[in-house]
Amino acid sequence: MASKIFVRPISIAFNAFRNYSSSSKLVDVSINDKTGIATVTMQRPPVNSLNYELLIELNGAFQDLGSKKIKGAILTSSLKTIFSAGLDILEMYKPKPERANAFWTSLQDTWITIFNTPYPTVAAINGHSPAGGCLLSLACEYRVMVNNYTIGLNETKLGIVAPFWFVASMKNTISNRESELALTSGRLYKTDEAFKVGLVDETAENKEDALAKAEKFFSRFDAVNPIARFLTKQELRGKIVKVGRKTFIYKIFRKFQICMMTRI
Ligand SMILES: CCCCC/C=C/C(=O)SCCNC(=O)CCNC(=O)[C@H](O)C(C)(C)COP(=O)(O)OP(=O)(O)OC[C@H]1O[C@@H](n2cnc3c(N)ncnc32)[C@H](O)[C@@H]1OP(=O)(O)O
Repeated sequence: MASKIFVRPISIAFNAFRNYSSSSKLVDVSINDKTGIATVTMQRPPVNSLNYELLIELNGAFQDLGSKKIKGAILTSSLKTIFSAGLDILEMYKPKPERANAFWTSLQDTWITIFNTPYPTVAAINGHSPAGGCLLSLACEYRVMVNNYTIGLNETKLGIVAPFWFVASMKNTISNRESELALTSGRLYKTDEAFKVGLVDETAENKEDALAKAEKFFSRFDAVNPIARFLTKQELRGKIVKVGRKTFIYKIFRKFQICMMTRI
């Protein structure tokens, strides 16, 4: 069991993970001292919608874990039926330019951090996971999803065009053909449907089952050199990150706003 201290420690230079736990308002991080597995839990009721503050905390949590010798990290939610409802709609409604700029940058940074971690990652999807929620899970290396929820990039249904790296994350996980069908129709998959197309790797009965399956994933790397593993991950994901970095999302958001204004 991980013990809890409710202070967020600054990065620890030596590689100790023993007894590490930190909880801020929106994200809880704990590391099991026996397994070396970290669990990052989003806790922003009612739906874990991704606002600037949650994204900053998430990004910080995954970055901090890079300085510890962990076996892997699980991303999950404290909420009973929601993993994440995606981007906080309020961040998109009449935003002040500085806030909007900071918000979109934090989204892009968080995606890059999670997509590119040196350690293995699993999303234990214990509830609905539309749009930005789905993106967060796609940034992880493996997805285990509890039955009877929904997941997908439903942006087109909302009149939004999913940016390049949303699309690239999907195509990194399922086929180009399935991505095209899913994204153009804004499809939300039920858990079993998502499993059939490979959008999730395993299904689970409940959150505990999902966490247990997530933990098991990490044992695949017991006999694998971690540096070789990370360099291989970079080889596979590096190009997407490079182009993702160049696509400054705030500019796309401005285009989206102009597009919506001209339609009215
Ligand atoms: C360049 C532009 C790129 C943009 C890419 C965009 C990506 C995105 O992520 S856009 C956001 C897309 N999200 C969605 O479409 C999800 C919308 N929400 C839902 O489908 C549902 O709320 C649910 C399945 C997540 C949960 O359903 P349920 O348990 O029935 O809860 P409620 O619908 O009653 O919601 C409770 C409460 O939460 C508010 N809320 C829901 N989603 C969001 C959100 N994304 N942002 C902010 N607030 C959200 C909802 O309005 C309710 O509020 P109250 O009425 O005040 O209780």
